[in-house]
Amino acid sequence: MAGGSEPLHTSHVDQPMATINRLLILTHAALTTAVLYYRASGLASQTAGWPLVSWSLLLAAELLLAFLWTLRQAFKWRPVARAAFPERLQSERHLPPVDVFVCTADPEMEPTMEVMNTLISAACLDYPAERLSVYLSDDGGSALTLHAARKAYAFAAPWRAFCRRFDVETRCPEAYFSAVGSDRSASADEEFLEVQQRLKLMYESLKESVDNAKIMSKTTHGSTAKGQDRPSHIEVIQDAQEQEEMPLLVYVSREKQNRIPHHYKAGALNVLLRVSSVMSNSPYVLVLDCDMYCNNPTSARQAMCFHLEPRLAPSLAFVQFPQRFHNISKDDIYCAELGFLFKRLWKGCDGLRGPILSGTGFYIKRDAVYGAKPGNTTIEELASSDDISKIKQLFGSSNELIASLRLRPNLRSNIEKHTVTSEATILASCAYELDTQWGEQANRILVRFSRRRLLHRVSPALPRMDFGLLLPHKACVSWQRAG
Ligand SMILES: O=c1ccn([C@@H]2O[C@H](COP(=O)(O)OP(=O)(O)O[C@H]3O[C@H](CO)[C@@H](O)[C@H](O)[C@H]3O)[C@@H](O)[C@H]2O)c(=O)[nH]1
Ligand SMILES: [Mn+2]
Repeated sequence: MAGGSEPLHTSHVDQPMATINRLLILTHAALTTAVLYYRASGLASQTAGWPLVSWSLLLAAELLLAFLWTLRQAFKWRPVARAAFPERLQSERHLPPVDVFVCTADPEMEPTMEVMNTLISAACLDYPAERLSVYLSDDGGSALTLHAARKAYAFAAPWRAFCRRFDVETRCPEAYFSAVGSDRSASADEEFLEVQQRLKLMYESLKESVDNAKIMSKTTHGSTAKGQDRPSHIEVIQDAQEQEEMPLLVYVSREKQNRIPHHYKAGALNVLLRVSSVMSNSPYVLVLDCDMYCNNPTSARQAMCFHLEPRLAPSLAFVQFPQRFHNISKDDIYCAELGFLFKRLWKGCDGLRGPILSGTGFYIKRDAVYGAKPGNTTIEELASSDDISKIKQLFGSSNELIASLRLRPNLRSNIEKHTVTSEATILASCAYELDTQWGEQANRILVRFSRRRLLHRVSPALPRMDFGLLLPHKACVSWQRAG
């Protein structure tokens, strides 16, 4: 897949950080040993009574703390730094399709315009429109969210064209038109300024229309109110004039029945996996929380620099990008920026078997979630096995979903919008998973969208391999963080 002989990515041990970490570890280990030695010799000099008990308890506590500290040091020993070179990827025709999953749950807690900014920034990723599909899961089943998604899609078309034409890096309109965006006055070109002004007005009117709709939005689809049972609703959002230059946008509100557990975000992701399998069926999936916009438009291409690297690809499940947060207090005394995780711990994990999945901002291989084993049994092999009852046990009864395991991804122009939505509606029903292992069985590779919550597992039985990796670029930015 490399355009020439140059590598698509590089990685090396972050030597300055490794040296500092190792010095700290050695110093800490020496001091801990001295404390333990002092405690052990103090204990030996006690004969009986309370002093003996208290010295013993202190020694036990310090041994426990020392043991817990030791367990964490492996993460600091070998921090790895990586770089990707998306400009070395071959032509656009060779890029694999990508599905973006955005989850939202409640239009009151999660401001609709924020969700729309996430959608727009995903639809405007620097990736061929035909190979990009965005799915919005709305667990609130909100008429407002659906209305806003339609409006946002209409705005996203000229916005995407503007960003691509003038090389605008900040693809999230709210960030661009506010102080957050850095490339606002990237050009003083008259035409640029004129288009920018026009888009600004369009964006203002989008916000206004969403605000107006909010007033009348207290009902959900049909006549059901919040918290009541409702059927699934799937809609391929399209503009009056069919936009070939726009990615596919699909609104998914899964079925809810109060007596059947819906498993929160993990349940939503499971539904999106199934729904997208009968639509775009892309081999790679980007997962985003609703308040997290794509900060770096090249993130998909960067992820492909790893996923398409022949030596790495068979054992690679996901590429994790670090998160960054807005609206955090300047002093950040509670470490809400999670700098320790993304700048240090994850880098160290990358030097072992890969970082831990952060729940958002990662490009994961669809087969990895389905349960393919690294390097050998592919999902197609599993799907073509004769044991149909085993396949149905894993994937449920939908023949279309099972067929999708063997099919190639569907490019946007090939998707039969009206026919696929009826099957997708069944796949979004809350009883679909019942009596199957879907979402229940721990994945042999590393990830499961567990029925209860999003869990991340590394199977200890597997040989050492690069499961996932961390990129340094801040590909996603979150507007806010609760708490
Ligand atoms: O029933 C639900 C509940 C939540 N969500 C969505 O899940 C995402 C994360 O939920 P949130 O309540 O915002 O959790 P946070 O603690 O902010 O999220 C962190 O922690 C979660 C796991 O606990 C991870 O899944 C997230 O990626 C990670 O950012 C949001 O987009 C929600 O809209 C749903 O789609 N359905
Ligand atoms: Mn959140």
